[in-house]
Amino acid sequence: MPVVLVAAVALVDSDGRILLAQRPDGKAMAGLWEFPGGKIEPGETPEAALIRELHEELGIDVSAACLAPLTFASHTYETFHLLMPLYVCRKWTGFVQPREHKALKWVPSSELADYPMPAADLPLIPFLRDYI
Ligand SMILES: Nc1nc2c([nH]c(=O)n2[C@@H]2O[C@H](COP(=O)(O)OP(=O)(O)OP(=O)(O)O)[C@@H](O)[C@H]2O)c(=O)[nH]1
Ligand SMILES: [Mg+2]
Repeated sequence: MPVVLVAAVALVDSDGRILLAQRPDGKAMAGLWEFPGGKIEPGETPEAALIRELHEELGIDVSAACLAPLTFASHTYETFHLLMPLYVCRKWTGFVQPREHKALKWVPSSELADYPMPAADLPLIPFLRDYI
């Protein structure tokens, strides 16, 4: 079973809300709410992957210095094992826009559990509630 490396981020706005992004129709886990990010390419650092993905997915620019490691997810799906570091970021330039997702939503940490998320993400929620 392959181990798939994915970098993800909790973007936090000035009100302490976290950005969730809804996976588009036609992709695996369509309709579920996830943290922005994506697969780390061979030879790429997790930070570089996130900087690239945040630009592609949301149209924002982030610097590696503003990506703080928080925790990680390690979860076995049917066909692969996901290893996903989760960063926190409070500083970026540009305006968040849904370039690849179905919808975006700023969610108070106390309400994260109301959004259906991929199974790997569920253990991350208490970390965010405690951190924010
Ligand atoms: N970005 C992200 N991916 C997650 C999360 N939770 C989770 O299980 N995943 C899984 O990790 C993998 C990331 O894939 P992705 O589709 O976002 O990858 P990507 O942005 O590079 O897209 P692409 O492969 O279509 O180019 C998917 O299998 C996805 O379901 C999450 O919170 N954020
Ligand atoms: Mg992605």
